[in-house]
Amino acid sequence: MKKAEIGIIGGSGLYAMPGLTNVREERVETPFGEPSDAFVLGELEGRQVAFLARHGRGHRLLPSELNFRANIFGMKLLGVERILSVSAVGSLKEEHKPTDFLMPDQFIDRTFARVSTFFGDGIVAHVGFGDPVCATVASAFEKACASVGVVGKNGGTYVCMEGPQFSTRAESNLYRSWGADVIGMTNLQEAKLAREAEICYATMAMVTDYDCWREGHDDVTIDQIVAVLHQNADNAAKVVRAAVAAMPAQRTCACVDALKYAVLTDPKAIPVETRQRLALLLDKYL
Ligand SMILES: CSC[C@H]1O[C@H](OP(=O)(O)O)[C@H](O)[C@@H]1O
Ligand SMILES: Nc1ncnc2[nH]cnc12
Repeated sequence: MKKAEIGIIGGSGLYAMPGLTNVREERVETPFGEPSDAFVLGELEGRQVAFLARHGRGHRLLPSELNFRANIFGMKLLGVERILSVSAVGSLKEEHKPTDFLMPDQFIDRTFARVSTFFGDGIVAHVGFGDPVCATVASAFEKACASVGVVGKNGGTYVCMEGPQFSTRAESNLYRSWGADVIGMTNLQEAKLAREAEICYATMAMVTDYDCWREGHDDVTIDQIVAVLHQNADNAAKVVRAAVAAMPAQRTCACVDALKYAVLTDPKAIPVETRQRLALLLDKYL
């Protein structure tokens, strides 16, 4: 049974979704293990939503410890079609100031210790990822930022690093030389897995700091980030709420059938166990 149509993943600083009504919690079991926490289900602006604290409530999980597959598959099991992700990021450009929001439309992968696919174990699939986020969700975030009165730029490149340590200055300057806009530790795997699960996904990245590249300024520290996060979290909750309200009812984007031509494996060659594990993703095609 469909329990939610819109998923919200709250990152650093957003561990609950204010304004939810008819709230209940659900622990979801997935073939990929345990999600970061129980999903908090409820109603927001007349829509059924599922909220998940990315690092768990209490912020217990490192970026490298996140079970991204379980988080996204859990959303799929609940019936979620669109995910609104909220994340803290460092700025790699002067023009992106702490407290600004930005919806990245590209990623650069600097992670090395993560599982980023539902496939394998006898089934090969390659989904398109040239446009890694859903333009409809990003645009809903952009309009919602304008309606709430916060800076919300649509577009930009997000470097996804492994962490948990912040970057060296040489790395930070390298990413700047590549023209990247912001840096974080969590979004790329979510975007990849959401695409494989045919769930629309976009992130609202909340700038908390200038990382460590800015001459004459202090390098990023966690206390500096936390202070900005508190300011950002209130605005983030308002924007998410407005974005949920503005989300079109029907999906007309390419995310809907991203898997249609992606599976290369001869269906007869797919091991039964793998086929069963991925039934939720594959049944409509096999
Ligand atoms: C709070 S500093 C670093 C931490 O914040 C970001 O987390 P999230 O994307 O979940 O908001 C960043 O990716 C790091 O995990
Ligand atoms: N400077 C930074 N680097 C990586 N992740 C971050 N999240 C918030 N600020 C960050």
